[in-house]
Amino acid sequence: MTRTLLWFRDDLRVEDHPALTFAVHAASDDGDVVGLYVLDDETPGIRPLGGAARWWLHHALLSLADRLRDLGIPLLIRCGPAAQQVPAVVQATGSTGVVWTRRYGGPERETDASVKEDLRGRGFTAHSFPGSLLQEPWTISTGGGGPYRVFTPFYKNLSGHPLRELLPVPKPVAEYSGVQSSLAGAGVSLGAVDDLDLLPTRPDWAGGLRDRWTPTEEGGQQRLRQFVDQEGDAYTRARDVPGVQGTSLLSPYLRFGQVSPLSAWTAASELDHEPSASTFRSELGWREFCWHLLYHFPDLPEKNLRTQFDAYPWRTQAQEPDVFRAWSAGRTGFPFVDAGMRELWQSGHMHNRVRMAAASLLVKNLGIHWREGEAWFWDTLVDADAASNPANWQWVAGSGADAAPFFRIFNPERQRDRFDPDDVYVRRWVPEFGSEDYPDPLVDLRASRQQALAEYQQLSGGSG
Ligand SMILES: Cc1cc2nc3c(=O)[nH]c(=O)nc-3n(C[C@H](O)[C@H](O)[C@H](O)COP(=O)(O)OP(=O)(O)OC[C@H]3O[C@@H](n4cnc5c(N)ncnc54)[C@H](O)[C@@H]3O)c2cc1C
Repeated sequence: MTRTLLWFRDDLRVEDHPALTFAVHAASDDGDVVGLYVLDDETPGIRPLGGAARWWLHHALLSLADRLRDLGIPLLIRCGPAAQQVPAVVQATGSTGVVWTRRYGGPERETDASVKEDLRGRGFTAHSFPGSLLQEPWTISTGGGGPYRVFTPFYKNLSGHPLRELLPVPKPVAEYSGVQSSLAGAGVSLGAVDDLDLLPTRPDWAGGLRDRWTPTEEGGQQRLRQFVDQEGDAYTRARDVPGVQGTSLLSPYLRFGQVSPLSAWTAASELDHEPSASTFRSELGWREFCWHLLYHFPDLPEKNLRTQFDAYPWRTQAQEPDVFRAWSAGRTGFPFVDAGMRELWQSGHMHNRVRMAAASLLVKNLGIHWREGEAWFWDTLVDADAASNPANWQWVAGSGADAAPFFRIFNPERQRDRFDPDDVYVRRWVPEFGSEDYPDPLVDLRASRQQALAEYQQLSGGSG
């Protein structure tokens, strides 16, 4: 009998899942499949999830376990260093081999390579599959064979590659109760999602997240359907207007792999408005670009991609505690940014246009290092993603790939005039705006802009 262990990571779905399809196929003659999720907060270099993402993960795992049950696949839950947990579970469950969807961060790749080598060395099979990106990062390279640092040629190259076929949900592989009792007979407990302690308790700050999101695979599919059937044709027009529902809100589902990027890309062809379909696809292309960058520059979350910025005199949160607190609490006195920071705190999400304005205010006008803002987003975003978060922060800061020239500093008041002229978004999140309870601006925009530009000029080659 073949028993395949399917190690889930950022691929918490059953639809369009190449590793699952393979495992089910391998089980077709008298075999079965066992699922595994390992919460790994211990392997050095693997970044522990932030609070909002942990909340999402809790629900995503419960939903995955339900969907797998219908396929006759129990989901085991474990906690600890993956390089120890996975081989131990392979052994305990009597699996013949393990399969997984690839990850692309440096420490994750090292872990996966060592698990593969260990298992193969002991006679087990170990196979990895695509599924979290449209194309594997190493298949997209410049004419010289290196990584891209500019989005447009990257995207042109990416778009020219053929896509794999979208995969259906596999048919049930075995009787769930049979597999479960065979595991119990071998002394293997399933483990419980609750034991991972992912939910906030004291205090329970997740009320706003619960109100806004359905963090399940079905929730992701419904969001995609609603976008394609009702909202997507207005995407080019509405995507920059935070007061309307103009974007897909798919980012957390893509983050946790509950919707595959290929499903989202393919669904775009159902839109009637071709410019909207193309723009939406190019946003998915930005996601690929961020992962391409992290794959080739694993230090992206810590180090400036453009090293000239190492000399920029950004300050830290510890040096400017009041300023950082005002920014993170949405009390800077710039209503467009404050609305975004409160949307983030309450719902775990922030509109992209506002993310750019909020990040720019922090790193350029308030002079605080992008890493501090990145860490705050990491803790509070439900879509916090190891590639997209640092890549976008570095893009705004000017230190990253394809960065906007440093001198293009977002003016939060001008952004508000252009993208929220009737203050629909501002009033939704900052009810006291216009009253005496609302704070005065934390900084003079013009003077702080001049100072940022002067500091930039001090950097070697600071010509923008
Ligand atoms: C400072 C900053 C930090 C960010 N941090 C993250 C993050 O941690 N995780 C994250 O997924 N996105 C991040 N983004 C990108 C972007 O803001 C979000 O992807 C977007 O707001 C998600 O909303 P949506 O799904 O409705 O987007 P849509 O407009 O519907 O876009 C569709 C999908 O394309 C992808 N996408 C869109 N824009 C970008 C982009 N600029 N970079 C990478 N992918 C993109 C996302 O997967 C998104 O779900 C960040 C942007 C900034 C400026």
